[in-house]
Amino acid sequence: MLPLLIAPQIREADAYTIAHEPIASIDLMERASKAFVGWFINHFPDKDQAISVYCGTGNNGGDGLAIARMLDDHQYKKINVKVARFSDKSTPDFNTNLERLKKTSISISEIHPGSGFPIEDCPLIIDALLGTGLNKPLEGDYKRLVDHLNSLDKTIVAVDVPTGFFADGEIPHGAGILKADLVITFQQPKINFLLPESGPYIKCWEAVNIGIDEHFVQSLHLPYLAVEEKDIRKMLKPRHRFSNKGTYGHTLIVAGQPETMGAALLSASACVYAGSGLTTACIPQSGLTALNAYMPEIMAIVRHDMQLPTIEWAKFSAIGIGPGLGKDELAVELITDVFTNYKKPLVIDADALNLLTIHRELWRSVPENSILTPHMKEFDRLFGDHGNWWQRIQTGIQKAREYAVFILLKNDYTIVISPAGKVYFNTTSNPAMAVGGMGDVLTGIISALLAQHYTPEEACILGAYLHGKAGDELALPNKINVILPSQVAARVPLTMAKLLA
Ligand SMILES: NC(=O)C1=CN([C@@H]2O[C@H](COP(=O)(O)OP(=O)(O)OC[C@H]3O[C@@H](n4cnc5c(N)ncnc54)[C@H](O)[C@@H]3O)[C@@H](O)[C@H]2O)[C@@H](O)CC1
Ligand SMILES: [K+]
Repeated sequence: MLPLLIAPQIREADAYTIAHEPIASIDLMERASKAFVGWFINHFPDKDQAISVYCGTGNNGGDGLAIARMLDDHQYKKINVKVARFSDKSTPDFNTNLERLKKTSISISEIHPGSGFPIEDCPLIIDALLGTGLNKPLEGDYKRLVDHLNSLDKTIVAVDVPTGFFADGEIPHGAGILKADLVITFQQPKINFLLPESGPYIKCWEAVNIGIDEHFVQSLHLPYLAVEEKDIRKMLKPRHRFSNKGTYGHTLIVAGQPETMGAALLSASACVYAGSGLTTACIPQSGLTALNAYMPEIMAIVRHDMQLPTIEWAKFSAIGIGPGLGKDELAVELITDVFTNYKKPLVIDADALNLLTIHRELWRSVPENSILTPHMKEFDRLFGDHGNWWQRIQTGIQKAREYAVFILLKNDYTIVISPAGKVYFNTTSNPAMAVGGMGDVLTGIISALLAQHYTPEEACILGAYLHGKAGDELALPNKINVILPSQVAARVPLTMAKLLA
């Protein structure tokens, strides 16, 4: 897992690396700038392109100065540097890099407080005004400059973070923030890059390694982690010779109403594709023909009108409940029945989450380590309205602990929060997957993983990753705009096979 540090921890890890590698701070800045330039050259190979580098007077600005010098070394000949002298203070590494830059032929100009802004005729701007040292929303000269640059409609490449963008914590509404086309960020994506509020400010980002001490970072035991492919490869268990369907568990999916049978079909079929040895769907009687026609591998427990079905609880190694279940009286009775009789962790989704919102007393009987899979609106219905995603994550940490459950909060980067307070960011999935029914498939996959004896934590992490990865494999190679949940479900075996190879 890639630990995601918050800004003060980034400073701590930089300082540790400087002291223990050891490496002089100016040389770490040189290494970071070199990593930036490596990526930049790949994206913008045209050396005749005119580029303006805007620098503050802190270390982000120092990076900007070093980057300008390195681009000059790489024969980019139309570079100019504009230093925003909005403060009397400057860092030693900024000063050293300014002296180094003065030895080149690059033109350097200064912008002073209250002065107008120079004419900008370069189509490409490198933003090295402020980085992770940001400690308050922009105001005054910085805000005016950022507003001005945003109004120019240029291509903007930000160093580490766009100026004015908080790397973590709440992003204030209406703050002046530079809108970057690309952010080349050091060592790790900043947590706020993974939250929807970054959308207007960051079109895309790339993290470049600058050799921060990994052992030190791991030793911090940080709560925020990004899931990487290597973690999934380690977690996935191959099937063994002499195993049989019983080895891989029996999953029950409690789902569907006559009008929402699709949710039950998608969820139960995803469960089969994700490797559950046996799958049974508890569905309304009117859906039986559809179920048999859609996928004969799924067995059924039929719900007759307003009667609770008889369920042999001990038969099932995992239960997923909620997709298309409705909120009527029978649904309430069913969920109560499941919560009361089944003591193992459940996967609780969709209408089951809505029922938990309406009937708060149900919370008392949610089995420990169950997995709740809300999207943003379901989350807010369960736990109250939130003005932003950072707050939502903090509430998630608190509620996961309070109720001893895993909360899988759906997002572009789906967030899994454990009762122990770990926050895992999933790194797969794409906008082509924004289609109704996609969540039902995820529920089926996670339930199947529970049935196959993955721990609830593993089932969440693996389930989110596999679901997103299958979607990526379907959509990304041909830039397909829309893919269907049923396609994602059917793709899961191939996605798993590749990860096991
Ligand atoms: N510390 C290190 O060893 C490294 C730092 N690096 C660079 O250094 C950056 C962080 O540098 P700094 O900590 O010097 O900080 P910045 O360069 O981000 O900001 C400079 C100073 O601006 C002031 N400031 C903060 N918010 C402001 C606001 N709203 N309006 C006006 N002034 C404000 C603060 O005093 C801050 O220290 C990173 O983003 C990265 O680009 C890299 O060179 C890698 C190594
Ligand atoms: K910046």
